[in-house]
Parts: sequence; C-alpha cells; structure tokens
Amino acid sequence: MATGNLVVIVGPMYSGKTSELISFIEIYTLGKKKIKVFKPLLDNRYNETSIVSHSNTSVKAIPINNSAEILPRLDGDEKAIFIDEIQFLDESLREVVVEMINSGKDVYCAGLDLSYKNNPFKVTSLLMSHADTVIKKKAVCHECGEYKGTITYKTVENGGEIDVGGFEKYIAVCRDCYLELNKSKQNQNKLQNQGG
Ligand SMILES: Nc1ncnc2c1ncn2[C@@H]1O[C@H](COP(=O)(O)OP(=O)(O)OP(=O)(O)O)[C@@H](O)[C@H]1O
Ligand SMILES: Cc1cn([C@H]2C[C@H](O)[C@@H](CO)O2)c(=O)[nH]c1=O
Ligand SMILES: [Zn+2]
Repeated sequence: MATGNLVVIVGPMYSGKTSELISFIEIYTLGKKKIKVFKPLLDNRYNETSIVSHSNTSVKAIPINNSAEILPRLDGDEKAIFIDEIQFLDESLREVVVEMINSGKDVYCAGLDLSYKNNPFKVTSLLMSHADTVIKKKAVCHECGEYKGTITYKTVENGGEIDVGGFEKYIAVCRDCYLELNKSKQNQNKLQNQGG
C-alpha cells in the first residue's frame, strides 16, 4: 500500500487557512471518501464541535485535548485526516501524523506558523518539515490594505502567547506594518514609563 500525502496550511490569522482546509474536506466528501476532522478543544471561539472559518462556513469536528487522542478515534479505513489549529496541540502530533501518512492516509493540517511575537510555533515547524506540500497563505494587511499580511499583531496588552481570540485582540498585518506598530508601541511604553 502506498503512503499518504501530508499537506500543511500555514499563515497569519484571517489568511484563509480554515477555508482552504474546508475546501479539501469538500473534495474528499464529494468523492464519498471516509474522513475524520479534529480540532483542539482549546479553540472554543465559535463552537466546540465544528471548525468554522471567518467567512462562516463550518464542518463538524472531533474536539481533542492532545495528539494522543487522535489514533484511538480512528476506525482504520479513513482515506484522509484533517486537523485545524495545530499550533494548540503538543509536539507529539508529529509522530502521530507520520504514523498516519505511513499507513496510507492523506493528512491535512492547518495552523499558525508564527505567534504575534514573531516566534515560530514549534509543532507547526515540525509538521512543515515532513510535509509534501506547504501552503503559505496571506491576509490583506489591516493597516496598509496590501495583500501582504504574513503575521498577526496583538492590539491588546493582556494574555500570553497562547490566547484564544479574534478581531477584539488580533489583526493580520504585513511585515512593514508589524515593525511600525511595534515601534510605536515601544515609544508609547517609553513615554508612559517616563510619566509622559
Ligand atoms: N484581513 C483579512 N484578510 C483576508 N481575509 C479576511 C481578513 N479579515 C477577514 N477576512 C475574512 O476571513 C476569511 C478567512 O477566514 P479563515 O477562518 O479561513 O482564516 P484562518 O486563516 O483560518 O484564520 P484563523 O487563524 O483566525 O483561524 C476570508 O475569506 C475573509 O472573508
Ligand atoms: C497570533 C496568535 C493567535 N492565537 C490564537 C487566536 C485564535 O484563537 C487562534 C488562531 O486562529 O490562535 C494565539 O493563541 N497566539 C498567537 O500568537
Ligand atoms: Zn501593511
């Protein structure tokens, strides 16, 4: 039996990763292929049992706490496995995914490549290394309007590097606007510290 393919879809928030994942799901379901869709329970923005895009299309998904919950949920005859928001899962997802492609399943993963601090999410980097295809999506920059948005900027100060949310705290920007916004944030902080 031939091994499966690994496709990893990455990019900033609002770049259409979930929409792209859903269009691949459609291809398998139209072809009446058996599939399973997973998403981390942590991502409860819209719904705990569906993956939902910003343009509001949705597909039913099995919520999981960690990557160890994936293999026990399989029947064995699935043709493809889809996993959204991989940045919220543990690094052992790599071994789980490699086992699935080695056993002949196609695997489609979508998630953030970079945090709002411009740090790579390790689990995404690991999966990109194993991928047959990496699809790097862009968003429209919220600041300058160019179709060059490659990073997510956090507009509020609170919360850590893992912090579920949407437009109330995150925007997608291009690299130039990201640097500009961080520069003005630093200047503001400096002024505040000087009592200005
Ligand atoms: N700045 C933007 N650039 C592009 N699309 C945007 C933007 N803001 C909102 N959208 C909408 O978001 C849709 C993409 O949403 P989708 O949920 O697929 O993105 P995503 O990359 O999975 O986001 P997230 O990482 O937040 O889950 C687009 O089709 C568009 O309707
Ligand atoms: C950019 C970024 C998004 N997120 C969250 C916001 C959303 O719930 C999800 C991206 O779709 O990831 C983080 O937890 N950390 C980050 O650095
Ligand atoms: Zn910009």
